[in-house]
Amino acid sequence: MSAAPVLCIEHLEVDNRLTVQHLQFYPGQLVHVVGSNGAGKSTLLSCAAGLYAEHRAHVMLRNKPLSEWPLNLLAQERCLLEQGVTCQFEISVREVLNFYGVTTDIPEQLAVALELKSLLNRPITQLSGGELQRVHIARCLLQIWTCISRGEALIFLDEPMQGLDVKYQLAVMDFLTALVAQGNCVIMSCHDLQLTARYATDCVMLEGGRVTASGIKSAVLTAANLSRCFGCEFNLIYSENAYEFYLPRLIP
Ligand SMILES: Nc1ncnc2c1ncn2[C@@H]1O[C@H](COP(=O)(O)OP(=O)(O)OP(=O)(O)O)[C@@H](O)[C@H]1O
Repeated sequence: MSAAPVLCIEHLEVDNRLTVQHLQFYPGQLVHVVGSNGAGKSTLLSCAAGLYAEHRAHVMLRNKPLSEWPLNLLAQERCLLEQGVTCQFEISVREVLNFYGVTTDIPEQLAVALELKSLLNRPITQLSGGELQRVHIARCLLQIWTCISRGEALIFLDEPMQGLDVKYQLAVMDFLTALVAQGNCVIMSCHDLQLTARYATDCVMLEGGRVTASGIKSAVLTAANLSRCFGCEFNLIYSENAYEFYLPRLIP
């Protein structure tokens, strides 16, 4: 990889939840963080995004520890979609999105990709789970849209596929693929290994709070790694840059 890393994690320890010796992420990567429930994916994304002040010194954004980044500048360079965000106020989707964007216009590319237009005048409290998830993804990206437009953003998404039907899953992944083609870096957790197999450029595999494999997708998504990580029997074929992925079986 010739470009400089956008993010580097060194010697990160979070209680007994997560240990990372060394991880690097580059512009133009779409990284899927995979692992079983409780493996540490959300913890990794939260720490890497700088949510926990006590761990910021171990995360370097563009070669400078997060602990040295003023929070207002950090908020313009990286965004984090967390799981389970709720909004109790009876305000419209447009009002929610305007709060996060630097202008009141919602970028056309974002509105089209996430099919937001029909949602804009609806109260956010009356959306379905999948509709709300699309708004949350948009809200998160709007926060750093200027940086995304320059192709320099770092986008953390914790299970963005949650609640989305298959069409929107593909639409969101296609959109993220377009953003990384502009030079942005996306790091997301994902439980759908079929999507990981199709869309990720790179993967980080976590088991019990430790990184057990990382790097290009074809090196991480092997039957042996997946079977060990998830405790299921995996059957997959990788050839000509594509996977054939069969539903795994529980090990009897
Ligand atoms: N705030 C917290 N305080 C203490 N332990 C926590 C906290 N949040 C999560 N944990 C624990 O840390 C471990 C990692 O949790 P984490 O949420 O990072 O896992 P995950 O891989 O994202 O899981 P899932 O796939 O279920 O979302 C789990 O054992 C969890 O119980």
